[in-house]
Amino acid sequence: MVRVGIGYDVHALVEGRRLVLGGVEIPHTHGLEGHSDADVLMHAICDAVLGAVGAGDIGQFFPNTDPRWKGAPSRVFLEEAARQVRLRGGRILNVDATVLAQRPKLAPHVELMRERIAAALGLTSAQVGVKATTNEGLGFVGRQEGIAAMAVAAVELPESGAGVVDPV
Ligand SMILES: Nc1ccn([C@@H]2O[C@H](COP(=O)(O)O)[C@@H](O)[C@H]2O)c(=O)n1
Ligand SMILES: C[C@@]1(CO)OP(=O)(O)OP(=O)(O)OC[C@H]1O
Repeated sequence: MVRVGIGYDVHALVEGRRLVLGGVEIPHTHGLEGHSDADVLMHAICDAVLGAVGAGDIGQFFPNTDPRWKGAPSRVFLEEAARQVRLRGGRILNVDATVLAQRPKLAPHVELMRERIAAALGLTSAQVGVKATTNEGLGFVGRQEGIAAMAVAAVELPESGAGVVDPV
């Protein structure tokens, strides 16, 4: 059977932090605040993948109180989400995401983001969609107070696969 999941995340834009999106460091005046590298795009995709197999969300696997994840590259979270799919005998069919950012221009970085996300999930770039949109100046995204990302994932699972508990 095919299962789908949805993910959404937001991080605040602040001075003195790196801007990392889809595993790509992007030159900008501000970066994203967070416990890890705050890669809001990878976090949204992580939740979409976990959601597709009924495995909860990123914070249940990687609490933001755990020093092991302080400054961690979010690739690690995606790798674990993909592992949770495999544990259930499943495979990810595709993921698709949209980043809501007023600035900077993300289009020049999208292909590399797709490659990095694909590598973390064990997919090809063709299975990974990344788009960007401004918020037309509206709201917290428009005021450049933060960047948001939303994602969906489709997973093929055996009929008995959903809900298997991680034995590790
Ligand atoms: N941070 C962003 C936002 C948008 N883009 C690209 O610009 C196109 C037009 O954006 P609208 O918000 O006016 O729809 C969009 O389709 C993206 O290709 C971008 O590169 N970086
Ligand atoms: C990734 C984790 C863990 O380092 O922290 P953040 O980088 O703050 O990200 P968020 O999306 O707020 O929540 C998930 C966290 O548990």
